[in-house]
Amino acid sequence: MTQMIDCVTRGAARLGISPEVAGARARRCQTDRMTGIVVDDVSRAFGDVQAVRGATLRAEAGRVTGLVGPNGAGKTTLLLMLASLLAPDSGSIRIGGIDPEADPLAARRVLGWMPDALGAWPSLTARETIVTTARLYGIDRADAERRAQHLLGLVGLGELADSAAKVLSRGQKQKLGLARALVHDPQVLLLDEPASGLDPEARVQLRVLLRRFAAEGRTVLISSHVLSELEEVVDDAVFLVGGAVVDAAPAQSTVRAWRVRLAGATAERLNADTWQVASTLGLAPESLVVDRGAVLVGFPGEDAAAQSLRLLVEAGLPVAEFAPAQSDLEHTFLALRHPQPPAATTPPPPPPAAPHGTEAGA
Ligand SMILES: Nc1ncnc2c1ncn2[C@@H]1O[C@H](COP(=O)(O)OP(=O)(O)OP(=O)(O)O)[C@@H](O)[C@H]1O
Repeated sequence: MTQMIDCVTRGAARLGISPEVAGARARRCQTDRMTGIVVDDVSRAFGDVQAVRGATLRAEAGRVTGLVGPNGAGKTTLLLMLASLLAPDSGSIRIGGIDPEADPLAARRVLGWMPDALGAWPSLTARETIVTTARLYGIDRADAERRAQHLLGLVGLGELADSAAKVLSRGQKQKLGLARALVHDPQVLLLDEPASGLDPEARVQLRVLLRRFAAEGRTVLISSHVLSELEEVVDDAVFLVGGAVVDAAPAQSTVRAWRVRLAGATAERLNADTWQVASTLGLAPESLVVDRGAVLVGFPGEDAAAQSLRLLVEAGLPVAEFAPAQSDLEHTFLALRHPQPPAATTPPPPPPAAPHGTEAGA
């Protein structure tokens, strides 16, 4: 109850939110504390390096939450603390209501941990790895063997069940790491870069698996650098920069780059295309960037982009591609790292009448 009041006090009462909303939020906080992941003001340093600083976040049951941040942002350090493998210097963590520092054994019963590299028992086979892990969780041998058979099939390692872990490829080791994390049917899954090393088919299978876990009411927290893929699986994202959780809302409202490609674009024609796009939109050609056959133009929002598309089409330009240059997560991530917009942002004036191709020699 004290925790619940704390949660509301910080999030709602302090902001003067109505009692009904505060009550609903309190119930959600309470549910999170019992089933999800709750991190409050957690810090951890290694000597002079402050790896995580005052991180506060929630990962709700029934949802997949992405942990996004550049190299060295503190993602692994945070995940290690959640997994009960590293003690925080300060702050509080609850995994399904359990404090992993105070009661690591209870926490490990509810959480499954998949590190970014499988680090155990190279001479055991994939099957022996899972059976041994299951036995360590107190599962009897018959169940452990059934579980190994099921999980190795689930992650696509059925045919390699009797191969030694050391001969597995990086992607196959990732799959074994996932099977190992699932061995005790955990309610909370912590995955550190699970998609690295996986081929496209395995990545799709991983996505399907994670969505299924969330649909079953489990909590999934996943860190990844493959932002476009993360985007397809996560419900929520937490951005970590320099060890601190940052609010992505301001970044989301900044200018975003869009790809504009005219039909039949070639390397030789790109200068002319850039000139036409720029002059139609009233922008300086040198303010635009060329990327893989397309011109990148910065727009402050979808409305401005839609208006510009209309101007380009009305000017007779054969627009073959017009789309955001990055996924939402990539855009937010890049904006957080590089707060300045990458391209022009001026609202477009009325277009000059410039049919496509007439400026090719200009
Ligand atoms: N055991 C350690 N001893 C000293 N410094 C460490 C240790 N572990 C991590 N660090 C430092 O803490 C910071 C955060 O590292 P961490 O591995 O948590 O980042 P990350 O976001 O997971 O990075 P990446 O995406 O590259 O895996 C880095 O500056 C790193 O050098």
